[in-house]
Amino acid sequence: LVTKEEVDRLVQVDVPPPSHFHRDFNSFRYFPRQLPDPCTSPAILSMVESLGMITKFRLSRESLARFTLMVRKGYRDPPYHNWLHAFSVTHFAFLLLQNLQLVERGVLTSLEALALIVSSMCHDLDHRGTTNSFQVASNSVLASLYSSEGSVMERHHLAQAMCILNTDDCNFLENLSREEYTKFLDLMREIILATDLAHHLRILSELRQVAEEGYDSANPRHHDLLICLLMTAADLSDQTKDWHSSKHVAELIYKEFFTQGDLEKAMGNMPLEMMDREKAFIPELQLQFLDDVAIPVYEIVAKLFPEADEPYSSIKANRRNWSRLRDVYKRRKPESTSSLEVFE
Ligand SMILES: Cc1nc2ccc(C(=O)N[C@]34C[C@H]5C[C@H](C[C@H](C5)C3)C4)cc2n2c(-c3ccccc3Cl)nnc12
Ligand SMILES: [Mg+2]
Repeated sequence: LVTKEEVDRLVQVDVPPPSHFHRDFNSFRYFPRQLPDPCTSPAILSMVESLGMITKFRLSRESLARFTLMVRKGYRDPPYHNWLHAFSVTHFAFLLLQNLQLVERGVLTSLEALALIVSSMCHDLDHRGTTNSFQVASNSVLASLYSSEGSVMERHHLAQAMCILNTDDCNFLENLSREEYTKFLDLMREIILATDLAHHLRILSELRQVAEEGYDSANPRHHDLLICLLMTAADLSDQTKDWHSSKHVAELIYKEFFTQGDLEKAMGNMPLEMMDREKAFIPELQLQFLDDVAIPVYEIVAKLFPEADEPYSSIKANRRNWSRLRDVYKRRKPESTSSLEVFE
């Protein structure tokens, strides 16, 4: 659990401004995974402070510090779905709110902004590095709990977040009114469940429609759709950074996928090609993921908010690099050793 010393260390020192951590910290170019691990918890407090949320919602710094430490301890250490992923997702959500001035312009309410930040921190809590379909195939405890509703892992992440919020001295939201707190919980549920990419694909056509007709901040459905879109944009944001950083993160993801594929084979099941280290041709799989899932996300965000053109340009540049890599490696040469050689 979290000791008193750890909390004191976090709340005693004055929280520096975000630019203290790096001069580019507030820029879409900044790669948050480069921040040393001990700085990630103070950086969370700095971002929340910088967004004016401490004052606006009269958040208790001490319980926010304890909550932050409990959340980071709530992550396991698989190659990709660990605390550093949650931190980098939270950082991108911060960039969107800060650089697009979403609350200041009345696009989102401050409560929706708070829910986006807190959900980003919690959205993959206690992830085991395996997918929803693997929970069902392996008959896991989580599948027995949630498979009838779908989004098995996401429901577990939400349950873990609720559990931490209800831990004494961790409920930093105690000064919210009853209706604000109820609305916050509804928002957190919606946002965390929206991180299931299958859900994103279900609302993609509606998202395109909003981008087409223009965002109407008086329309509650537009608010819901936008916070889901921004959460997915934050979740995939590693792919909007410089080529070497994005490629390195893709390597972590495939290490996780291939471990699952090995487990599935050991169980006598056939893994998806993208999880099978014998069959996967990563450049091709990445081009598919970028074209079908990731690039449309940043295209729609940039259409709604021209100030977000940079991540859109950057992910298109990364697509060009994957295409170059595919041509260099053409279909896996028989003599090639492993799928991961593209990362050499
Ligand atoms: C770089 C990169 N590549 C990725 C390649 C593939 C997939 C992926 O889940 N594909 C799909 C493919 C179809 C339709 C749906 C549901 C399932 C069947 C599985 C999605 C994710 C990828 N991903 C994520 C990511 C985002 C959210 C949750 C988990 C992860 Cl790993 N974050 N970054 C990346
Ligand atoms: Mg997830």
